[in-house]
Amino acid sequence: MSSNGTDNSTSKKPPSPSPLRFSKFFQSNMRILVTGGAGFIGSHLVDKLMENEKNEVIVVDNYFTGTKDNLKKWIGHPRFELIRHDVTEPLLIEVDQIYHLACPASPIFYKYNPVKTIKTNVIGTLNMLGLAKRVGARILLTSTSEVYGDPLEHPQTESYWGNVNPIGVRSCYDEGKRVAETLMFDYHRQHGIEIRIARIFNTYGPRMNIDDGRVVSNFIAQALRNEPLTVQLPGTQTRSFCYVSDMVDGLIRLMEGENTGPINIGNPGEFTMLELAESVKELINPEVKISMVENTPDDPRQRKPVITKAKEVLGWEPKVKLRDGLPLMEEDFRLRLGVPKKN
Ligand SMILES: NC(=O)c1ccc[n+]([C@@H]2O[C@H](COP(=O)([O-])OP(=O)(O)OC[C@H]3O[C@@H](n4cnc5c(N)ncnc54)[C@H](O)[C@@H]3O)[C@@H](O)[C@H]2O)c1
Ligand SMILES: O=C(O)[C@H]1O[C@H](OP(=O)(O)OP(=O)(O)OC[C@H]2O[C@@H](n3ccc(=O)[nH]c3=O)[C@H](O)[C@@H]2O)[C@H](O)[C@@H](O)[C@@H]1O
Repeated sequence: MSSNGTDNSTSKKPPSPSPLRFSKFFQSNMRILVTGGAGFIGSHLVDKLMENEKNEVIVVDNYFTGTKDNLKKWIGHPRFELIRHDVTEPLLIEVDQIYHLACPASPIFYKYNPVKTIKTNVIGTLNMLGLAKRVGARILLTSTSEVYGDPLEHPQTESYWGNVNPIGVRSCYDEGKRVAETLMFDYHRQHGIEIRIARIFNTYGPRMNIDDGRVVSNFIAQALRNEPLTVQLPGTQTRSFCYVSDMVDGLIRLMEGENTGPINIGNPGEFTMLELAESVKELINPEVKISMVENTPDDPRQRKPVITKAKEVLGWEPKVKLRDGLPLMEEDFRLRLGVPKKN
C-alpha cells in the first residue's frame, strides 16, 4: 500500500535493461535522457548530472520556452548530446534513465496554446513511458503542486486528492499533469515500469526567462527596470518558493532512491505575494513602487508543501532560504539585463 492508501504495487518485473549494460567490454556509462533539458530546471539538472563522469546526458527539447543558451557549456562535450525534438512525437533512442520535464511551466506559456500543453502532458508522457518500456529505463515525471488545484487542505500532503477545475483555463496544465501521473502508475502496474513522481512546488533561480511571467522573475525584472512590482489581487494568496539547486538535489535523490512517489519537493517557507514584493523591494530596489493589478481565473489561494515524506524517504530538505536565493537570482538577472549594481 502507498501513503495514498491505494494499492500501487506491481507483480510485474520491470522490463530488462539493454544487454549492453552487462557486457564486459561496454563502457558502462549511465545514459540519461532529460526531456525539457533546455529549460530552467532541466538545464540546472543537466549541469549536476554532467558533473558525474559516469553519466552520458541526452537532452530532448523543442525550444518552446527553453534555449540552447542554457546548455552552451555542454554543447560539443563528448558525454553530451542535444536533440531538437517534440515529445508529442515518438522517440527511439537507447537510455537507462529518463527525467521527463518537457512541458511549458509558466501560466502565460501553458495558456498560450492549451491544446498543445495537454498534448505535451498526455501524448508526450505516453511516448516517454513507451520508450521506458521498450528499453527498460526508469522514468521520473516532474509533476506539480498544481495537481492540488485550489487546495481545501492546507498545507498539502501527498495523500490529498486536490480541488481542480476540470474545464478552466489552467486545466490544460493541472489536469494534464494529473493524467500524466495516472499514466505513470498505469504503466507501472500494468507493465512493471520503474517510475518516480515528483510534485514540484514553485521553484525559482538563475536562468528563468526574464519575461517568463512567473512571480519571482517578474518582480526581480521589474525591480531592476524600476517598474512597479505587479502584485495580482488580492495579494494575500500564498506560495512556497524553492531554490533551484535544492530542487535538483531532490529530483536526483528521488530518481536514485527506491520510492515511486508521488513525493512533494518544495520549500515549506510560505509567503503572501505582498510579502514577496516587500522582500524584493527591500533587497533589490527600495525605491520601487508596488502596484495592485487584476488576477487571472482559478489562481490558487494558498500553497505550502508538507515535506515529511521527502525527509523520511529521500533524506532531503531544502537548504536555501528565500532571502538568500533572491540575491543569487538578482545577480543573474543584472547580467542578462545589463543593469550593474550601484556601489
Ligand atoms: N518551475 C516550477 O516552479 C515548477 C513547478 C512545478 C512543476 N514544474 C515542472 O518542471 C518542469 C520544468 O519546468 P521549468 O520551470 O524548467 O519550465 P521551462 O518552461 O523553463 O522548461 C520546460 C522545457 O520543456 C520544453 N518543452 C515544452 N514543451 C515541449 C515539447 N512538447 N517537446 C519537447 N520539449 C518541450 C521547453 O522548451 C523548455 O525547455 C515542467 O514539467 C514543469 O511542469 C516546474
Ligand atoms: O509550483 C507549481 O506547482 C506551479 O507554479 C506555477 O504556478 P503559479 O503558482 O500560479 O505561479 P506564478 O505565475 O509565479 O504565480 C504565483 C502567484 O503570484 C501571483 N503573481 C504572478 C505574477 C505577477 O506578476 N504578480 C503576481 O502577484 C499570481 O497571482 C499567483 O498568486 C507555475 O504554473 C508552474 O510552474 C508550477 O507547476
